[in-house]
Amino acid sequence: MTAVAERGTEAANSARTSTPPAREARRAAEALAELRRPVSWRIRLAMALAAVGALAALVPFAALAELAELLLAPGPVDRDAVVTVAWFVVAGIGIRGLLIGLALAITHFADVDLQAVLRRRIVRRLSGVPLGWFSENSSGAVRKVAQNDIADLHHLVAHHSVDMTTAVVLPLGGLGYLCWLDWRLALLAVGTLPFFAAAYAWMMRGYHEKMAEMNTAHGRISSAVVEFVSGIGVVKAFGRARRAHESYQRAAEAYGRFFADWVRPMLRLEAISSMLISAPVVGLVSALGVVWFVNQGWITPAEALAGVLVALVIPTTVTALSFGGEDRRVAAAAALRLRGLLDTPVLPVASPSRKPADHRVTLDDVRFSYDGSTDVLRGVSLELRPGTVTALVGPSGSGKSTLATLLPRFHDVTGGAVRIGGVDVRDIAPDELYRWIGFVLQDVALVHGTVADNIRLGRPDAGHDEVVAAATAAQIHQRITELPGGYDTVDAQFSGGEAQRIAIARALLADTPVLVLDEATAFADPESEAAVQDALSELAAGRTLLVIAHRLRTIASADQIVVLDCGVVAERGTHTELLAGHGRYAALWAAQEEDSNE
Ligand SMILES: Nc1ncnc2c1ncn2[C@@H]1O[C@H](COP(=O)(O)OP(=O)(O)OP(=O)(O)O)[C@@H](O)[C@H]1O
Repeated sequence: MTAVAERGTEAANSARTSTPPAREARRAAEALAELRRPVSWRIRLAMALAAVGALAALVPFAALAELAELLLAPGPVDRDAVVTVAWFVVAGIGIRGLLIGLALAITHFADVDLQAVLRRRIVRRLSGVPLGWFSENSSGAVRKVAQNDIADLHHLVAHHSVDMTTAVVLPLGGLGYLCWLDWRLALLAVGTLPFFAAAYAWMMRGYHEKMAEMNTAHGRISSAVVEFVSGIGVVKAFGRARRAHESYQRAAEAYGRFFADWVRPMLRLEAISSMLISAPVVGLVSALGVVWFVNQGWITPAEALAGVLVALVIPTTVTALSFGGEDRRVAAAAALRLRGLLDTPVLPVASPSRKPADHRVTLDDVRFSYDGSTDVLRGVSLELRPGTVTALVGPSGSGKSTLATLLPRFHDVTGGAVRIGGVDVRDIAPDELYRWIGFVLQDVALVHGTVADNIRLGRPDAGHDEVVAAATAAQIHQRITELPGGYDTVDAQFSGGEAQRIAIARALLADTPVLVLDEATAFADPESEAAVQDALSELAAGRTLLVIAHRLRTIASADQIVVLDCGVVAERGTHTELLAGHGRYAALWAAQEEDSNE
């Protein structure tokens, strides 16, 4: 594979998820500069040291030329001078090693500090974003930014500046030295570069268009793989595995053909261009040139040696410079994503925070839209009295979950207000708000740790007896005692219904006066549904409870049942009142009863 295409493949690999389009390149570079700012002075210091180190690396070349001068001089060899020159060689190598090592140590420490700063900034930012943001952004995507993208910056901060400084200063210093000896030597050292540059430019013709094609082809392969893997169960069950595999094969073959068509004509050119800056060719051209220069009487043989030695440095720096550009692009793309994460809008925090008078919840003409144009809730007004259970029912997509998440401020209303004890939830600081309101949502998240740790999330200072009492009330104690390590079992595997009872135990321990339960029985089998129901009745005592349930039987005894339809309250009342009304609730009830009798 040619170096250009290989770099292209690397770029394409990152491009599928990361490389910004050309118009975003400037924004990416700005993001990179901004993120690096906390350590920029240290990077500059390291670059200065690397520059001096690169110049020190030239001392041995000059010293070797001097040595040749001494050895080729007629008459006896001046031993003292030879020893002095040898010391210069050693000193040059030593100082270079020391300074470059020091520069790299500075950039590595800077990188460690920068990573810590960025991770702290991410944590600080994410702790202020609305909880709803986490439902819309997968933890995998956040982890990718927090880990991979910060790691992508590592190479740039820890290596790139030092490597690039050396790659620029070393040849420039060398050429300056050659100019000082004889300008023709400097010209000779870069003699093959114009041919290399021309061949490279020829190879790069249409590079961006080809890269776009390559990204598309990569994208096709990726979606064929994702399609195949994510739907493997269905695909196999319906005997379509061969067909699904064929679509991957077609995408892979098309990519292979495109790549071969692009790369094949470049291979010869690539071979020639890399030969032009390879050490043997550069050395040979320089050697032939300097012999001619010596014969012309323009330079001495010792100067000829210096010319060849410096010319040999050029190829390594050209390669380093061209790969350095790609490193910078990858880091800039990572910086752009990090910038995006750090710019995530945070929830406005009330200052000073107000305290609710009691745990009565009122929704006053609440409107909400996710996208700013379509209203999911269109003027919902409700009152949830302390010590009562309000059940929210309605067809799928009617806005039940959305409404429930407005109480704990997963999102802020776009119109109207949600109040607890007469205070708008937006006027209550998050810490205070979560002392008043708890929630058990559809997807119960269990964190890495013991069962007790998971329950204790509700109140970290709770004693073991309190954890057991909460688990018992949540109807999950028995199941926990059956685990090999009981409450100390790490990463226990629970069914959906069991996990919900763990979450209920957590909510019981947190002991918040207002509780929101979304689909609390969604995963439950009939047996665990009954257990979850018992746990719920435990929760209801003295609290303001808002429950969303699909199975109407589980909420038939609620104090108030609210039927939501297309974001508005269609009906409200007790089970008996609503049945008597023969409206939507009565129809839903009849349908569910019919289903359960079948
Ligand atoms: N994060 C989101 N971003 C954009 N739209 C959303 C989001 N979550 C829900 N919606 C949309 O809002 C509307 C109401 O959804 P919601 O989940 O609140 O309904 P639901 O009554 O709880 O439905 P279900 O009973 O199926 O859970 C739907 O049209 C849904 O597509």
